[in-house]
Amino acid sequence: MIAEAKEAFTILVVDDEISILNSLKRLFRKTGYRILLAEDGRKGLELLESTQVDLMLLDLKMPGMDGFEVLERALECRPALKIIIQTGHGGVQEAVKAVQKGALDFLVKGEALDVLNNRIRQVYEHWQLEQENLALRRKDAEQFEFDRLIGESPPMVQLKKLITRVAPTDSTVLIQGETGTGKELIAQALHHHSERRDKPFVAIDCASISESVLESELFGHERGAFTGADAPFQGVIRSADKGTLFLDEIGEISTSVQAKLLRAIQERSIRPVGSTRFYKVDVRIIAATNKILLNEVANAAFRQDLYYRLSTVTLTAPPLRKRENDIFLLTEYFLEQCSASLGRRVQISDEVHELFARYEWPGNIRELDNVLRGAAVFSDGGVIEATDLPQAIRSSKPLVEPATEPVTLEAMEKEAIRKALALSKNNRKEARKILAISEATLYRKIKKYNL
Ligand SMILES: Nc1ncnc2c1ncn2[C@@H]1O[C@H](COP(=O)(O)OP(=O)(O)OP(=O)(O)O)[C@@H](O)[C@H]1O
Repeated sequence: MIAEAKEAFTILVVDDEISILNSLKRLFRKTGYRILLAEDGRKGLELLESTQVDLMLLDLKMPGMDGFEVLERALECRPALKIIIQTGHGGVQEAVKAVQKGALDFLVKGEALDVLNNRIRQVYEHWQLEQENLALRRKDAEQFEFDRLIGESPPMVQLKKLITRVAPTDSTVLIQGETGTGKELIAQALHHHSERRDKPFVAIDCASISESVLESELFGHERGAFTGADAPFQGVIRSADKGTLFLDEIGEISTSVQAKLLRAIQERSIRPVGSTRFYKVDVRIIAATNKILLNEVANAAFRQDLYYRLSTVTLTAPPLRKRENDIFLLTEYFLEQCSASLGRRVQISDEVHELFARYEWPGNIRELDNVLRGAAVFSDGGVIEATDLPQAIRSSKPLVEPATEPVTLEAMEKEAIRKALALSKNNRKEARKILAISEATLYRKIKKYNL
């Protein structure tokens, strides 16, 4: 583990004296650090832009661009970069100035190599600690994203498995699902489980922006590109560079924006409105829709080639009514939030529990959240009663309706189990008591009916 980390620790030496570059290369080869050499400032800065560098050893006196300029430019693009100045005996005052400008330290050339080695080991050990902290923070962030995606029903367990598998692949993902099913949360979970997690996640709702504005929102514009474009704007695609761009309601974009988006994905570059210049971009696209996008393709409202580009992987956010037992987990989660924001404990009555289990939830999780927040405000004594709910929920049909047509025994059994789970708030021990069956039988039946 340490050997691996040490290999990744990269030192860039910028010095015009070839003999110094060679002797440092020899010295570091034995230590196992990755070492990059540049014999002038320009090359040093190029390497800094194109590759990961953790420490720069920098000479101050160099022909062409001197060390001070390299220092300034390096810190401009990488403010946290550690830079150690290497100076001759006569250059100590200059080196002190460089430290005041942001270098970490300076060492006098020709001093015992041990001094240099020790100083570098200190920087390396500090870097190693930072890496460990970063790894821990990433793990926390990943867990946090999954914790936010509440649900333990079979479709959610399956979805979370897929997210973990798809996230690191960098492929484009299309998330389909009804409104309010958590498509944006899924996109965030994908981002946080990917290598891009430390880079931006930028979301844009394509449906809420008019066609003409959407083009410049996405691709940016030059100053004066159209009336009102008083300043240049880089657009959301460029602001998501190296990260993830979430295009919500992708089914709503016009055919002309579709064509531009397809070109951007294929060529990995974009041209802002009113500009002749192309900008390279490295963005992972996750798109979402609550339409059946293939129908839009069939109706020629959505380009087929773009559809295939976007749907390399398709994930489906299950509707809440298919995640029955999750309703209770989500209800508890939202009730906790309501209690915290109102400063008093809010609960729901058994009757409300039953109504929630019956209701179809066309607005899905967003609707559940809104209903609870609304009702919590009016709940007397901290318990939300049926009368606090909107009419549509109050009048939802009972789980077991009086049979007007012949029903199978299996259908009745399934309904009875659903009702018992609803009444017991998904507590299987309670549910089996209501049904008067063994726990093992209940488990088997839950599996059989996919409840
Ligand atoms: N599994 C979940 N756990 C907790 N909260 C959730 C979950 N899914 C969705 N939510 C919450 O429900 C609301 C709606 O989610 P989100 O905006 O992600 O849905 P959406 O599918 O993108 O909706 P739309 O299609 O309308 O844009 C948000 O407040 C979100 O935090």
